[in-house]
Amino acid sequence: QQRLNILQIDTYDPEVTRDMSDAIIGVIEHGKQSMLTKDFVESTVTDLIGAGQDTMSTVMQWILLLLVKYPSIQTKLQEQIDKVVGRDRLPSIEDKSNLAYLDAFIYETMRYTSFVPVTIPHSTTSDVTIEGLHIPKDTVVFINQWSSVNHDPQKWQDPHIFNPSRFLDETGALDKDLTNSVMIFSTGKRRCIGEQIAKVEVFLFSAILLHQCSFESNPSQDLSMDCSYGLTLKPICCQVTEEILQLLTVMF
Ligand code: HEM
Repeated sequence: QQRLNILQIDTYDPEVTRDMSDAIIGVIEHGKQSMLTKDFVESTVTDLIGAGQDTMSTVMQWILLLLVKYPSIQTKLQEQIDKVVGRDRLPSIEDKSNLAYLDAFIYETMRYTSFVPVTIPHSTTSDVTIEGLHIPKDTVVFINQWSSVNHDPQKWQDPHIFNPSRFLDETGALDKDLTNSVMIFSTGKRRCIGEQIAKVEVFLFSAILLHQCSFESNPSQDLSMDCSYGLTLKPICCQVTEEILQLLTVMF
């Protein structure tokens, strides 16, 4: 359901991967110092798209499902976006600092769904002791982000309840200590290198979708939170309409 059609739907640009490659080659040729050589440009672009596409589309699927499941949260988000942004322009990244509830909603979506439940396995290269726990060399280690971090009852009050307001303090500002406690991009040396860009994308996609559209469920469709299991957890209940699919295709 469209609210106001500011968004222009342009055609998808198949040149995007070539633009990325050209930008990286430009840095190799003209940048000050680069460890990267031209032989690795293609695989680097493939890595970035491979790692960034499925994760981003999955988080957006959960966001749409949760907006539909909690219509009062959707209305509150739209009211705040309308107040901060107005109806004469689209939301931009400069609005982020004034849209704490939207950020809280995004962090709660990441915590509650923990859609990358365990991180990519890595192996220790030497014996290591962490907080008294000895891990021998050549042990495969991965983090259970879902249960050891994001649903740990010692860390979160009622972790099984979806409640974006848990990230806001009494003045309505974002509690940075708490948002830093959400783990979805892993941790350590091999944590996600796309974290910052992913957070900007999720914010902008969500703000623009909420500014432009209202989302409701088909009453005959069950809104369960069941998901399919893989590297990412994906909701299985939702059939997205042709219009939304077109919108998401353009955005990604
Ligand atoms: C919400 C979206 C995203 C989530 C939840 C996410 C999560 C993750 C996780 C859990 C890892 C594994 C870290 C590990 O090995 O321990 C990872 C790795 C990686 N991510 Fe993301 N990611 C997201 C978006 C992106 C985007 C948009 C990009 C690129 C623009 C990206 C690029 C990468 C790359 C290149 C790696 C491999 C890093 C390495 O092996 O050193 N990710 N991501």
